Amino acid sequence: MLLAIDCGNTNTVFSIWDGEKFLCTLRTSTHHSRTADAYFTWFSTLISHYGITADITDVVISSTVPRVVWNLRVFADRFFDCRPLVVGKPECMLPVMPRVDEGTRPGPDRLANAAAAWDRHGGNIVVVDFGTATNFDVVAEDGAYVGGVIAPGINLSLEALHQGAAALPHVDISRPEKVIGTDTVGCIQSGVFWGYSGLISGLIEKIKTEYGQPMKVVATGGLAPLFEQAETGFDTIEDDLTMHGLVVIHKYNKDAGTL
Ligand SMILES: Nc1ncnc2c1ncn2[C@@H]1O[C@H](COP(=O)(O)OP(=O)(O)OP(=O)(O)O)[C@@H](O)[C@H]1O
Ligand SMILES: CC(C)(CO)[C@@H](O)C(=O)NCCC(=O)O
Ligand SMILES: [K+]
Repeated sequence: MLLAIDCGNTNTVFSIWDGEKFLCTLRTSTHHSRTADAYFTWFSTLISHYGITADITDVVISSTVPRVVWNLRVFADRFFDCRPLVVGKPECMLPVMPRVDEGTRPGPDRLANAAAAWDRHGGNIVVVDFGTATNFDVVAEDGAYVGGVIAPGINLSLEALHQGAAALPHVDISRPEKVIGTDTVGCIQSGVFWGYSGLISGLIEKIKTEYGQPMKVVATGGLAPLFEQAETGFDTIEDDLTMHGLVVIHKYNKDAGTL
């Protein structure tokens, strides 16, 4: 079985792929100092809680935080006796090579999103991924990742407002009915929710115009469902997109015989 690990700047997600479906999805916060033993204690406790018996033979990792990879490698080696495939490393092949400026290293989560979007929908796609950053990943007709947009994430924006302005409290994201807030919390919620709603639909429209061909829009990430599809222009919301991309990339390398 394959263990897919998607390590973001805020959270790290583990999913077990049995060849047909994900058996479980486990989430922890990202810390580069977490040891291989700590990962295993957490992982084995949770899978036994869910009654899963998983014979892990392969591990694939996407990490937007380079420092965590070392402990995850030790984790894979020590407990599953395997060398993980790390997306973005030269030895990890991609179904289609990205086309970006020389020297650019696209985030591995964006490469996974592109591989997943191409596998599920073919090319001419924009992925909107709501994580620490809100990123837009453009996938060309042939499946190549060709760039996109990186905007500050929603929770990051809320936190920055609270950190930077003495009178502004920490507020959780929610969808206010009205745009004109009548208390401080309502004003902040409106700024972030309706501000993002405009940012998303505006950027999708601009990307489509610049791209010049019809495109499908796939949204992913924890906060995607907060936005009405009609308001933003999402065609679908797929919460397992990045994980699916990791499975696709792993299969591609396995089939090529390099693993
Ligand atoms: N209504 C909500 N309000 C606040 N947070 C939410 C809400 N719904 C989901 N979340 C949070 O969204 C997060 C899931 O988002 P996702 O995994 O896509 O990105 P992330 O973990 O925040 O970022 P990254 O992948 O960059 O580490 C979870 O931490 C979850 O608690
Ligand atoms: C944009 C983030 C932070 C989103 O997780 C990640 O994909 C990343 O660190 N990217 C590197 C730069 C780039 O993608 O061009
Ligand atoms: K993510």
